[in-house]
Amino acid sequence: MRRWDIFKALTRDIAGINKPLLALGLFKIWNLVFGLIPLFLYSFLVNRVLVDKQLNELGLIIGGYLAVYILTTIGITVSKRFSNQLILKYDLRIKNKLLKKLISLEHNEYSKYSIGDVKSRIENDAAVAGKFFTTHILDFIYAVVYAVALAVILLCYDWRIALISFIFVPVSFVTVNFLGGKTKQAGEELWALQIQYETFLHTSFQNWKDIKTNNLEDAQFAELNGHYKKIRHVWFLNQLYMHLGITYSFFTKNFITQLFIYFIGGLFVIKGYSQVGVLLVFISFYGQFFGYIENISNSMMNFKNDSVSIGKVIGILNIEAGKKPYKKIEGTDINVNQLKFSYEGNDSFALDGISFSVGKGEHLAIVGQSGSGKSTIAKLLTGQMEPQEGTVSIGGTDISSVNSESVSDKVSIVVQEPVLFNMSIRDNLLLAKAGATDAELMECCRRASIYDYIETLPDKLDTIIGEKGVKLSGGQKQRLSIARAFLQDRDIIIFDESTSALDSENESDIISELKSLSSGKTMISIAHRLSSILDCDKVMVLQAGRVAAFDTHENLFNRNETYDLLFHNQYRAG
Ligand SMILES: Nc1ncnc2c1ncn2[C@@H]1O[C@H](COP(=O)(O)OP(=O)(O)OP(=O)(O)O)[C@@H](O)[C@H]1O
Repeated sequence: MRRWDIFKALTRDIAGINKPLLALGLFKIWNLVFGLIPLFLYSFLVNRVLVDKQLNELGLIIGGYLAVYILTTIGITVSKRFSNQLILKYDLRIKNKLLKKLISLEHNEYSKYSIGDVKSRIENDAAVAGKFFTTHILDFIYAVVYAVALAVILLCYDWRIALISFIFVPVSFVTVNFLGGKTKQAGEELWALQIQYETFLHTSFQNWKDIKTNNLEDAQFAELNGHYKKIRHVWFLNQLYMHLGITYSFFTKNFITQLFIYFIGGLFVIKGYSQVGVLLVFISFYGQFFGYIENISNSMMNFKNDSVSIGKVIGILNIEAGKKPYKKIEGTDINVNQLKFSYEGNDSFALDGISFSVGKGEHLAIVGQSGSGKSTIAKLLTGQMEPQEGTVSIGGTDISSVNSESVSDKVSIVVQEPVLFNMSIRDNLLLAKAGATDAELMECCRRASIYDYIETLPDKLDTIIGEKGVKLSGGQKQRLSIARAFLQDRDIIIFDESTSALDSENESDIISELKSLSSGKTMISIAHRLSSILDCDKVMVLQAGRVAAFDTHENLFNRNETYDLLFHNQYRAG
């Protein structure tokens, strides 16, 4: 992406940049003006004092230097403060915007990103984008304006030496542009590797207990070293190209051009085309001029590198999120028609032409061997994924035509591994219903059979449950998640093996509460134990992504071979 395209894209999404940018720009002009004056003072010193021997003007020159020093210091200090403020402000704004955008994405869009990708974009890439306005706009324009101003001054001083010395400018740019391309290429590779590394780290830290229990530390270290090795190699290349470019422009400025000007300038003075005073001042101006050419080429180099990260940020900001409308879904009956779904990268269908209906207030149990597609149905019914073929309708509305909020306002899902945050029990429950009173929370906890446990805790509802609810047992986590479903009080509730970690007694207590809650509600249970499906209105038996049977428990029991096999193998054991 070009600088201007990035500027347009970022200012379109992050408003309010123009004013502080303008203020900072004014201070840059201040710095530019007071940065040029010493060069003229120097010229004055050489020509008037040293060449013309006007010693009485020395005091004026020293006074001028002092005034410029004070004014420049003020300018630099204020603009530094402004630029830090600007960077901090926009870094935060971009992070905020990115986060909001990512959260607002529909399930199918969000699932394209790995955890490392999301983390890298929010933390590293957003910080690079936050600096874009100061580094790649203001500093860059400042360097260009300064270089042009100095070029004009140089031409006025001695156009012949100036024109000859300018030949190094395009040479410098061509080389830096070539190396910049290489830097960008390595930068892109580095970005992809860092994402893999971040995802690996995240997964390892989340599962460190299992890693230790299963003695997987050595394998994890080997994998970690593998990541380091690859990153080290590409990072080295990236830095090499970048520093080659920087070193090249430094060498061009401080060695080749200086020598060249001394040589050509010396010749001009000897031949009488120029004077020593003019040459001295010219060299001083040229030093500054080429310094800014060096800044421009370094900035171009860094821009190529940073544009990789900034492009990733803009990539997210540009996604048209929430294109589907919100619709309040009326009715609680579910109709699934010829549903086909296969996961990305899988050849076979996880669901292969499934059709079924659940009427208002009915309770359907879905059973089937591991991998038969039970959880996939739950994900499709809650709109987390979209089928390749077929439809899911709730109350006559095809859920693929509405946004995810419309579906989540209608359906709640209780899963085997509920999402719990490192916050108090109260805050975890309030996520389901903001503003619920303590009395409401405790009532739902009682119905989910977790009230007695909470009462034993010294901090009760204020107890912090640790990351992912690590301080709770599997069953307690599930009960908290069921309490959330009670709080949400949606018309359709899906239980995805959500009572698997409960003992039979607790499970039957909760199931009877569910029954009372579910009067008039439609329920689907992906069942783990027979006890949890005995009272269901219908049972759907899945086999390899297809419906093998659909009937009542009584009609299936001892009559359907697949059901009986499942029952004997799994449910009795449960
Ligand atoms: N994220 C995924 N990516 C690729 N394949 C997947 C993914 N999730 C599930 N599958 C595959 O889809 C098929 C159905 O999986 P699903 O989780 O729906 O089965 P299930 O009946 O719920 O199994 P279980 O009882 O073990 O939870 C399986 O073959 C599984 O390997």
